[in-house]
Amino acid sequence: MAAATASGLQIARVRPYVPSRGFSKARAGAALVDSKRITHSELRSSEFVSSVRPFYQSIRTQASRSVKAVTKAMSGMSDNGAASGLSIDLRGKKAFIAGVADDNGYGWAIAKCLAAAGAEIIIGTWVPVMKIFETSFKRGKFDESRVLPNGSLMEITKVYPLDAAFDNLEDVPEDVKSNKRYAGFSNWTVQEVAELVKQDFGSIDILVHSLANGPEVSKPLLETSRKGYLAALSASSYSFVSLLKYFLPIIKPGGSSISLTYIASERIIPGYGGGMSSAKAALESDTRVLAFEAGRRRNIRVNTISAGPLGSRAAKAIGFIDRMIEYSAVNAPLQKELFADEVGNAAAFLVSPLASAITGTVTYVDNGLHAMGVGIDSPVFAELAIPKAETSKVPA
Ligand SMILES: NC(=O)c1ccc[n+]([C@@H]2O[C@H](COP(=O)([O-])OP(=O)(O)OC[C@H]3O[C@@H](n4cnc5c(N)ncnc54)[C@H](O)[C@@H]3O)[C@@H](O)[C@H]2O)c1
Repeated sequence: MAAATASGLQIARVRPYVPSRGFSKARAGAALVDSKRITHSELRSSEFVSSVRPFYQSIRTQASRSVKAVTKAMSGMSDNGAASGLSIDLRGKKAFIAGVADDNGYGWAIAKCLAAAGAEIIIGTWVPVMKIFETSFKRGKFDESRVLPNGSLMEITKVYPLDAAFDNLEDVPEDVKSNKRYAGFSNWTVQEVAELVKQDFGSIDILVHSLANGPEVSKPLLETSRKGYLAALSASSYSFVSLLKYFLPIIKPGGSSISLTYIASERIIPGYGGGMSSAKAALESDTRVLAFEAGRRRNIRVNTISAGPLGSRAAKAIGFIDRMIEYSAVNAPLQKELFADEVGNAAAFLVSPLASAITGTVTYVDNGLHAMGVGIDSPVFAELAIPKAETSKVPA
């Protein structure tokens, strides 16, 4: 795969840096719903879309500037290019990131931010989507979103096929072994991938778990089957335990791991079903226990990021992600789009030596939505003077 992923890697095209997600009109409109008391069907009308365009353009420009400022700060460069301040330095470190299959999700954004900080990127991609990821990569489909703040393209040293729901070959049932989407791939269970990474790289410094799967996610918990619930736990929570277990011997002492969780673990989010809320609760609890065990055994840190809603491929499969993004835009303390890069930057900090005393934590990167006790778009608050977004205050 080194050869396959190398396609386009050497292209020295310098393109302007683009944040990992664009700002959608619907989301810009959503930010106005509260202030103008507009219904969601009006929100989708073309007149409304044209009326919010200037607001949309201004918030997009400012949010994009803000992300550039954060990324620039991360790379330790001031506007005039001089080295300045405290920077995240991951040069010489190797990161294995499990759960990247396109350029839309958090895994990709984390890979980019770690690469921007100087880390070498190694990826684990779910077997059924490995071919499409390889082909898209080779055809340059991701080239634009591979551009790093310094203008170079993110390089991926190697991509391994991985199914984190299986520890070793004995675990794999016949129907998966004979599934045509797995044909042509081998050594993709967690233990086998860890062994291959050891053979190829000797050791790593950073382990990222950015994957989840719940086959019955669209079902309420009361309608979820035992099989569906356990599948969600297996793919979304135990997969992290397993990855850490098999990679632990090759993570250098002082290294770090990170996973992605969601607020549905601790608050009710109707629609995030099929046992996925339970899976995220398990992941957060395991973060604490594993922080103790991995810390004592090998001085490895374990943290998780509770990320706000993002329109990734996995989230779109759940079906209500646009509504969650709108809800966040209207109700979060920070009325701006959440960029995947902001989660990537937080991940880069948490796995860096700057966070050397941070372990066992859940870090919220969600524009502050987790801190709200009520949804301020409720009619109950119609008469209250709630401060509206002042986009001019977004730092330039
Ligand atoms: N998108 C959101 O709104 C949101 C919010 C909070 C947390 N998260 C979490 O972020 C993480 C990344 O998800 P995302 O939303 O960026 O979507 P994504 O689609 O980019 O990532 C999910 C990845 O998991 C992979 N995957 C699924 N089953 C797998 C398996 N058995 N083995 C290996 N890989 C497997 C998929 O191929 C995909 O690449 C997940 O843990 C998700 O729960 C997402």
